[in-house]
Amino acid sequence: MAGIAIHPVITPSAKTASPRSSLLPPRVADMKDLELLSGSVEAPFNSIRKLFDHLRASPKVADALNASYPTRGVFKNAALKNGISDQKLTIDISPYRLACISAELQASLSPHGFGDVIKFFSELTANHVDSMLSKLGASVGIDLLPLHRSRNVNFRLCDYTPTTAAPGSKNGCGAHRDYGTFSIIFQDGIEGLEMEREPGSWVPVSAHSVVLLCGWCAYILSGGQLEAARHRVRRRPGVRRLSAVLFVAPDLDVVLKPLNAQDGNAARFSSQVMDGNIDVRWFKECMGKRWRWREGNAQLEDGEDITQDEDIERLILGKV
Ligand SMILES: O=C(O)CCC(=O)C(=O)O
Ligand SMILES: [Fe+2]
Repeated sequence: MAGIAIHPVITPSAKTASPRSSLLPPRVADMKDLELLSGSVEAPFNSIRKLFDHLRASPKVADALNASYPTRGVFKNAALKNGISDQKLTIDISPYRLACISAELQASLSPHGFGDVIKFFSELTANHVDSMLSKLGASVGIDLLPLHRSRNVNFRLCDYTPTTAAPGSKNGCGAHRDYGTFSIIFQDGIEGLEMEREPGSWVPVSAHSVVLLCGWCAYILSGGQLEAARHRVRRRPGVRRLSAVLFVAPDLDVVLKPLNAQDGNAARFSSQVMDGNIDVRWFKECMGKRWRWREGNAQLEDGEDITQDEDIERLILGKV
């Protein structure tokens, strides 16, 4: 593995941060000194490719897998029919979802890559999450560990296969910020991941790096010191790209409020946040609706409205 790119996680100083009119300060400093993973962690991309190929070739198995977790499904392939949504397939697993999949189905999937995938994410979670949380927290003077006791993690595999409903589309994954504390993105060496350095300016990320980026929960808990990085994935027609992402979020009952409210950084947040009205459970649900819509995995119900990026910013930051 070629090294870990720690992508914009820290604002230089919350006091020099720009005012609310531009959501996040454009200047960021990479945390080069933060050793988060040993160089030996590699995602099992051969197994990941095998698993996607197996599920596409065996619709009955894919149906059985999705029936294990009917609320949202596990293997999401809306992009095979929907050319407007993100043009990718995903497999979304969490410890809870895994427990819903019968031992029999797990055993039958195991030789098709599933076994290696679960081993990889389980070991990554068990061996690295706590130390990353403690280093990330220490870098901005907060203790994140007590807020992450229940292992609210998700494992996601992405297949940016060229054979979707819109093979020429460059939209692999639309611009977004992750909702949780941090995400670690493993890539298979094919480029496509981009970070927004300042509004509208996208910078490609090295295809050989493992990327750590923070999400909204880290932004709020750190009083704005840990930046929620906006990112997206662009496709190259005809080129397949695979990625594996571990999402780490606080426990569902954690109230999303700056941990060090007295240091003045809190001034940028809305009264909703400062009054303690937003917890992780609610925020995850609210963000989840938007992803499923972008990813083509959910239709809107009558009268339902999808909150835009700006609305999330307003909710967290107050009036813009
Ligand atoms: O595939 C990638 O490199 C990133 C995917 C991503 O950002 C996500 O699923 O939230
Ligand atoms: Fe993301």
